Amino acid sequence: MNNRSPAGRLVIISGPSGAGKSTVVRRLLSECDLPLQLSISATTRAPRPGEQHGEDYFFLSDGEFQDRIRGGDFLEHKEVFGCGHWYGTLKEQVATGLNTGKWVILEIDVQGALAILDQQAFSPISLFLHPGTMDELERRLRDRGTESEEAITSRMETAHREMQSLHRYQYEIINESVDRAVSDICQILKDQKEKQRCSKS
Ligand SMILES: Nc1nc2c(ncn2[C@@H]2O[C@H](COP(=O)(O)OP(=O)(O)O)[C@@H](O)[C@H]2O)c(=O)[nH]1
Ligand SMILES: Nc1ncnc2c1ncn2[C@@H]1O[C@H](COP(=O)(O)OP(=O)(O)O)[C@@H](O)[C@H]1O
Repeated sequence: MNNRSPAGRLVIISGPSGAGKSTVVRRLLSECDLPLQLSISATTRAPRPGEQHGEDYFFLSDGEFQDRIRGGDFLEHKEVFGCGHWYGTLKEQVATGLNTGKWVILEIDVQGALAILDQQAFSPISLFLHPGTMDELERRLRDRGTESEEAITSRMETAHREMQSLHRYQYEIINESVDRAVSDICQILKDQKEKQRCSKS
């Protein structure tokens, strides 16, 4: 896989669970006037109601996921929240996007993002999204209604650790208003595009 295609860029949008990553990324894809493409991750967790294979995730069995690890198919993969669920970024998703000039968005957890930043490849644009305060994070996780009490406690513990890695990212986005977060991210990406164009000419 090329580390960087002539036009495509890798964009990492990360942050604690409940920060609003999915909400903001969904809006960004439909509203930001750039050739964005979401990288669909693989996971062993069960689909939630309404989630589609190949659209939200590639839902794999444990065996299929382990086969793909052995096949070297992941750019990064992690067991998230110690609950036995695996998540991973597929190399082919990233390669296909970058090779066709897309700005490939990885919406991934902090562990996965740091694993990619540590590889020092792809010159990614990295953004850390959070809601401003830990109280607000907990409120959002609770209001979303997808987590058990135990899972909320575990995600909040993880979130406290994840906040310590904020300095590893290029941009901090405080997701107080979704509109504002989407327009700030879109502007950052457009500015980066302009820089890329200037550095080539
Ligand atoms: N490392 C890594 N994390 C991922 C990947 N895909 C999703 N995640 C993260 O895994 C966590 C759990 O995702 P999910 O089960 O969809 O729950 P939710 O995002 O909290 O609603 C989130 O923090 C996701 O951002 C991936 O490919 N790699
Ligand atoms: N700016 C915001 N203000 C209030 N609630 C938000 C905001 N952004 C997202 N949410 C809500 O917070 C919850 C968590 O958002 P979600 O996008 O699922 O987070 P993540 O993908 O980071 O886990 C969802 O119920 C979502 O509707």
